[in-house]
Amino acid sequence: MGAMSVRTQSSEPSGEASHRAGFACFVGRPNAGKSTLTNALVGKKVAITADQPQTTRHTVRGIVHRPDAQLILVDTPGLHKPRTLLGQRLNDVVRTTWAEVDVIGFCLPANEKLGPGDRFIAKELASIKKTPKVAIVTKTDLVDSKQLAEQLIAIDQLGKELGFEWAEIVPVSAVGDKQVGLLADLLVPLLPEGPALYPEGDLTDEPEQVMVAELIREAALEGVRDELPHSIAVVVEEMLPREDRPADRPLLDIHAFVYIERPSQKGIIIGPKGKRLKDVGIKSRKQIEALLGTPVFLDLHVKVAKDWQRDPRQLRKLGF
Ligand SMILES: Nc1nc2c(ncn2[C@@H]2O[C@H](COP(=O)(O)OP(=O)(O)OP(=O)(O)O)[C@@H](O)[C@H]2O)c(=O)[nH]1
Repeated sequence: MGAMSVRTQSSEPSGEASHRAGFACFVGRPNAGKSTLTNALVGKKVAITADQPQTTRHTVRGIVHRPDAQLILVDTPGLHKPRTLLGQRLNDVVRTTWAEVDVIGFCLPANEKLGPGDRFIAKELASIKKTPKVAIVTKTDLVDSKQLAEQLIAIDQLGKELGFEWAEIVPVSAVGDKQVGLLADLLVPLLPEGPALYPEGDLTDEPEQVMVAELIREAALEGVRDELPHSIAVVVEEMLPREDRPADRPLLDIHAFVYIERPSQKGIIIGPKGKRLKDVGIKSRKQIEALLGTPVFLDLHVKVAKDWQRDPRQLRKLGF
């Protein structure tokens, strides 16, 4: 070995690309455009939580595979329901999970003035000191450049008020496919160096029924994770195109069972007057439609599969 100089400066030698891999989560109040942006970034690839490496407890929503990086987009518990977060103090679990990702993307719609909901989340973000925070101005296709400029200034100001700097402020339009690639380019350098954490094939090869079941399971668990930690399994019994539909108005019928362990859990899943189950249906249907690109009729039933986690025969039936 000849004389080798070691660079101590942070700038990397050009041309010698290092690989990065890490986790990002998108936060923001409902309707901010988080799901649409996730889909725009990752396409239709959906990860199956059962295959998650031990490095995260979060639900993987999608993965951006690039030659130079793997960006794993995760959901953190509670973040999908800021209404409950606003109603009660953020609990430590949420703070911890936010602190565990490598970068947080805070989604703020370009066409809506910053509101109390945004401020509440921003204030919580401010307390997560170490994690870089990227402000993502979504839905830029809905505003003109003046309105966009005002929003960018307001967001910059919000960070200053709360005593932190945004790592980046990025305007995007997921629907118009504007700057979505740039967003990925800006997130990647904020990830730690390291090899890919997920093999690429694993994510795309999953049969659609498994992905659909996983989307339903996630929606069913949302908000009740503490009460029903591992007691939910979802089985998609049938996915069939509705007959007698004109070609331009297809409908996919999906029949699925949500299995719980004990009759006492039924009420938690179904909710008062069936409201919760209905919400679970609506939410997962939206995601399934985005995933499969077709309108869906989703029929959900809750069933008790006693002690299914301990019974190998039941487990097999449930696809474990
Ligand atoms: N015009 C336009 N509409 C968008 C864009 N991104 C999202 N939307 C719309 O905004 C609405 C909310 O988008 P979602 O992606 O579901 O928002 P979300 O933050 O995931 O919402 P929750 O699941 O309620 O937290 C949907 O009707 C989207 O179609 C965009 O770039 N441009």
